[in-house]
Amino acid sequence: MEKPLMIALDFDDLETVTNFLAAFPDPSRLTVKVGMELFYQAGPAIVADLKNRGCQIFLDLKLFDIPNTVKQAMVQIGRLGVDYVTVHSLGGSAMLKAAKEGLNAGAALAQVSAPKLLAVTELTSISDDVLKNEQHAALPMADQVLALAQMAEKSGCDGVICSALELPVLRSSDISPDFLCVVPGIRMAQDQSGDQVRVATPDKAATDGASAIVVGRPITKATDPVAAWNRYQTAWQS
Ligand SMILES: O=c1ccn([C@@H]2O[C@H](COP(=O)(O)O)[C@@H](O)[C@H]2O)c(=O)[nH]1
Repeated sequence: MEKPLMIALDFDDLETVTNFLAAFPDPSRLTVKVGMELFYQAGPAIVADLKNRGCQIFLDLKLFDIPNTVKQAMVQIGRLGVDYVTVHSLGGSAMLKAAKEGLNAGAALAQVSAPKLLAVTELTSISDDVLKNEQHAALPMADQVLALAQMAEKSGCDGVICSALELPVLRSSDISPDFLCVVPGIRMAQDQSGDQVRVATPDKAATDGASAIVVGRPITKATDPVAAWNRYQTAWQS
C-alpha cells in the first residue's frame, strides 16, 4: 500500500475546499489534513463532507491541555470516524494516555475505528536557536525529538509528527519500526519554505523512513494544484 501524501487543506471554508478538490480526478485517492483554520470555521460538517468523498482524513487540532480536558475532547473527536488526530507531546505522558483513552471511548460509542494518535514533538517551524533560547530545552533538537517520541510511544501513541531531519535518529533508535513518523515541513527545491524551518524534500523524507508526508501551500497555493500534487507524489513514491 502507498504511504500517504497528506494534503493540508488550510482553507477557511467548505466552498474553497470543494473548488480545490473538484480539480482532482479521484478525491477518494487523497489523504487530506483538516487543521484549525478549516475546522474552527466549518466544524464536524467538514469531516462528514470529506468522508462522503472517500478521502482519508487527518484531523490536526494539536490538543494541549490538562489530561481530563484532553480526554473529554478526544471522546468527541473519536466519534467522528477520522483516521489520524494530533496532540502535543509537551503536554506530558498523563495527557497522552488520557488522549488515547478518550479516543478509544469515543470511537466505541460511535462504533467506528479509533483514529491513530500522533504526538507533535517539536513543530517544524522551531529552529535550534528557539529550542535553546526560548523553550530553554536542555537537549539538542534531534535528542529532544527522540525523547518526546520515546515518551509518546510508551504512552500509547501510534506515532509522532517530526521533521525529516530527525528521522535518522528516530529510525536508528529503540522505537518500533511500526511507529508512525509523519513529516510536515516538506519542500521541493523550487518552492518557498515560508515559516517552516526544519525542511526536507519528499524523496529525502522517503529515504530516511517517513511513514507519511504533509504538504500544504506548495500544492494548495500552486497555479496548478493537481500538477503540484503529482510532482510531490512522484518524488515521495520514487
Ligand atoms: O510540526 C508541524 C506540525 C504540523 N504542521 C502542519 O502541516 C502543514 C504544513 O503546511 P505547509 O503549507 O506545507 O507548510 C500545516 O497545516 C501545519 O499546521 C507543520 O507544518 N509542522
